[in-house]
Amino acid sequence: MSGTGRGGLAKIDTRTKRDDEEMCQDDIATPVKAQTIDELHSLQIKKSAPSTPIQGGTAGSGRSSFDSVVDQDQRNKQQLQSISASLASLTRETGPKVVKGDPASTRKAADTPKLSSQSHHATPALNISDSSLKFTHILYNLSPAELYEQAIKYEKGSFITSSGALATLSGAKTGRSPRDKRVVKDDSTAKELWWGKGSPNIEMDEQTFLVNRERAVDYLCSLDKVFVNDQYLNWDPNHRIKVRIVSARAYHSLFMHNMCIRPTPEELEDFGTPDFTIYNSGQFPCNRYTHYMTSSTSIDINLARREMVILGTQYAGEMKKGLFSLMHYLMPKRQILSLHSGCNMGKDGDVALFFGLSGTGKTTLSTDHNRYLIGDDEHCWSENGVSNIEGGCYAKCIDLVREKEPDIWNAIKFGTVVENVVFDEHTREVDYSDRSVSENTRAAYPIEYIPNAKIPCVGPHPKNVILLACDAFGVLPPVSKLSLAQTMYHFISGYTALVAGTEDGIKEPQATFSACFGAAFIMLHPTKYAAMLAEKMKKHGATGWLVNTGWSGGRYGSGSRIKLAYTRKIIDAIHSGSLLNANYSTTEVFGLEIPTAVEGVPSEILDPMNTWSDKKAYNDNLLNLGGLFKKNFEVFLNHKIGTDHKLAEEILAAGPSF
Ligand SMILES: Nc1ncnc2c1ncn2[C@@H]1O[C@H](COP(=O)(O)OP(=O)(O)OP(=O)(O)O)[C@@H](O)[C@H]1O
Ligand SMILES: O=C([O-])CC(=O)C(=O)O
Ligand SMILES: [Ca+2]
Ligand SMILES: [Mn+2]
Repeated sequence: MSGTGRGGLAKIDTRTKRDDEEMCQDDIATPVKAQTIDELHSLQIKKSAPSTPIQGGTAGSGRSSFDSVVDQDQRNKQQLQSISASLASLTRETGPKVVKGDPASTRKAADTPKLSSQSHHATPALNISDSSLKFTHILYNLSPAELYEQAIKYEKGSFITSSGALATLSGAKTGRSPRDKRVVKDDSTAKELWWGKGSPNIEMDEQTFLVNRERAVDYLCSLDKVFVNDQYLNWDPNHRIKVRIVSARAYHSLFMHNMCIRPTPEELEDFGTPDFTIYNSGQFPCNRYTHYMTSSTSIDINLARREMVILGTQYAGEMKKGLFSLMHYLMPKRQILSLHSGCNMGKDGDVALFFGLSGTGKTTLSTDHNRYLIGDDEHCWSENGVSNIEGGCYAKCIDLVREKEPDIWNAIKFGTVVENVVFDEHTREVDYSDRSVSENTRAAYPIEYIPNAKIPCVGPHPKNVILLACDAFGVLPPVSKLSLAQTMYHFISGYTALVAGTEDGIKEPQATFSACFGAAFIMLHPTKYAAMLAEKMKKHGATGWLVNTGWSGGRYGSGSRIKLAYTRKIIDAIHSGSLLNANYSTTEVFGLEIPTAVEGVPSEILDPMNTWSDKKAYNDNLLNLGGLFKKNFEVFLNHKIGTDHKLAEEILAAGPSF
């Protein structure tokens, strides 16, 4: 039967000529060197340069390759020891067995369990427990690509969007939980910090902190793997803070990779001991039988131990804002003012600060195509000028549209984390108008994703200090020029009024007063920060402005939010200096100086009274808001504001009067 095919037909002989003679060869590649698919995969991944390079081990240093291998091992060992110490239980064995690398990976990295079992602290034989028998794999400063893979493989709700961003779910909490934030009150913090009415610092004792810390550390050490980020805060090289973030989710690791300053491989080599450590065990609740606990969420800061513990919330903003609280404690000790503000700089080096509560426009307005972005949310003002605390931005993305905010839109690409957004199941295109998961949808991206980012993120002393308020009562003018005393009055007041949800018909605007436009994050009494701001503004000749990014033509429900395009024109006129030279008139009640014209803005909206058809309603709302300001300010009446007593009196007089 040879030579015959299945149907009895003669087989076509393809071997009449030699294959390589005349066959059409469009495959010019040489065959793969691998014999199996696993071998093929092993070829796919090239060993990267060590993330902790050899100290002084440049080419020609005369060291043999054997020396450098030893050094590399030593460094790995030191690093693992440091991480093991960070994760040490305080009541059981001194440190968990840690090993670098993904437990799921079949590749054997240089750090085998043998090396790390030498590096972990000896476990007292009597104290042995199951937890001391296992290894905790450490995923150390992974790259965004590696974190994407971890998230997509292991974390529900992680997807790649059509623009390449990583969509994640933050779980039950889609915003911060300020009522669950606790600070350890010990002898020194009892004296130093602001406690009591209005203060964000809810006390807990050292013992309770340790109970929660142990709970968080035990949870992390019970996992097969944890993520460790070693990064920096503050672009001012003289006041840089080293932070370590230990977390259980790739989402958290990538978020902090984007939000903190990313060390270079050389800087990482010298990282040493962190100044502050976060234990994020957000998936695991706190124990409600624990003293002080009022819910299953607890965010605990211990300044003496330089540690923060997170239990019961996976909202990543807790880490960002927890570190901001830390800076509000550390920086004033060094005569540096920490600020909840955005910051940008013009071509001529003119710097502007944008203060405002959440959602008032710091990120939106500091991200300006015609100016250099220094940062969108957290800054320091020192003797040398301004510096950004962070290495990334955290933009609200509800109703984001490309035309209005092109730079933010374009920053949502590979590497960016988008939280709680809704997307098409097939195209993975995000629908930014969809509020099904949360109103507080967010994008966290490295600052260099904004084309005009100023790297390093530092600048000279500010020329303009812009206070943003989103006034849902519609009575504050779109822009007013402030005296120094008025700037201080409004800075200490920290007003905004937003409307919570938009679904169930009209809701009442809620006035919020948050001292220093960030009461949730300050550690000292507000007047301390206010006195520093006044001193700096005076010394450097900065002008204060109040910009209402909220309602016009009526309050929420009848009027509408001021067009972003108009607010941008107002901000342009502040930056250019043209608004300083405008003609001004003074408003009733708040005594604000309002310009009669701003280029590109309809003049009739500059005085809010003109935009209300019901003048009585306008007046009622104006007086109502003035009353709320007065009532709020009462708690500050008995406080000294700096040493300039004349200014202190002026500040008290700079509020609404009627
Ligand atoms: N006139 C306006 N000025 C500024 N923002 C506006 C205006 N109208 C609408 N918006 C919208 O308001 C939101 C402002 O949010 P933004 O992210 O800038 O807040 P933020 O001050 O940075 O708050 P957070 O501290 O929470 O990050 C954006 O979604 C923006 O599109
Ligand atoms: O912390 C957050 O979730 C976002 C933020 O910047 C703020 O609230 O000021
Ligand atoms: Ca922001
Ligand atoms: Mn903020």
